[in-house]
Amino acid sequence: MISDPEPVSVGPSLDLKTASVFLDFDGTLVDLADTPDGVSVPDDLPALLQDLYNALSGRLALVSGRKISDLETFLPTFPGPMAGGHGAETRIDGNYSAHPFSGSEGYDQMLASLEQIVSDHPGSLLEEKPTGAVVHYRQVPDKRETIGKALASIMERHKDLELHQAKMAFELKPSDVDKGEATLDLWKHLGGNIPVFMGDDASDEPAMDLVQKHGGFAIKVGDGDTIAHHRKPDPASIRALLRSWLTS
Ligand SMILES: O=P(O)(O)OC[C@H]1O[C@H](O[C@H]2O[C@H](CO)[C@@H](O)[C@H](O)[C@H]2O)[C@H](O)[C@@H](O)[C@@H]1O
Repeated sequence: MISDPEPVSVGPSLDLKTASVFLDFDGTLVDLADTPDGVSVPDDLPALLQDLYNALSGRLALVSGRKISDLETFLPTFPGPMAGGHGAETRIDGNYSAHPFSGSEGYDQMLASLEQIVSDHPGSLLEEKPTGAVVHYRQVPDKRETIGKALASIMERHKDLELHQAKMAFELKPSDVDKGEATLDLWKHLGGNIPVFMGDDASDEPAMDLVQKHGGFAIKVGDGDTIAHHRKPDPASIRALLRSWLTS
């Protein structure tokens, strides 16, 4: 892991003829908000993504922790493929797939466990996804420790799941999915010689590792340790970088 690489003021540059671009959503394309539903999509983002998709001949994908239906709500016109739930869900060429954990007995048990934990910690928020769930504590940061302990104690009963520390939240997802695998699968589908990934969270690191090992590059958004060789301070600077690629 590399800590705090030098900030990138301009670039890196991109060859639109050969690159494939994979974008995280929260904290990368849009600013974080107090609640998952509170995210605000900049007016010009849909057109920017459409233009980039066209310029890349379609080699543009979203790779998010969000459920696909959320991504489609926030970006209804996004034309490219999507991986949601950190890769547990996909939308490729209009076809949808979900990890077998979705709709399983284990899923119902997980949800029941989490509903109890959230009810025991007023102010916390449960975000349900088809393939997992998130317990948010952004409104009650002082409850992080007790919520974390309660979640750790139920993980014995949920052996197929992984507990992940997200931003002001704990996330449960199937342990056999991650954004590295999700990005690899989408890359095989899209083609292109130079894979590029941008993300802001620890869950983005496997995808950053993947693209850097395959001749591409990764950009970390915001603070924090990262394996990425490049860094941008915020989603606004990421959107500016995407715009600059279209005009260079
Ligand atoms: O992979 P991403 O697209 O970055 O999604 C990661 C998680 O993002 C969302 O949670 C985060 O953003 C919320 C809205 O800004 C914020 O309130 C929360 O504190 C953050 O953790 C989303 O709700 C999760 O489902 C995603 O996994």
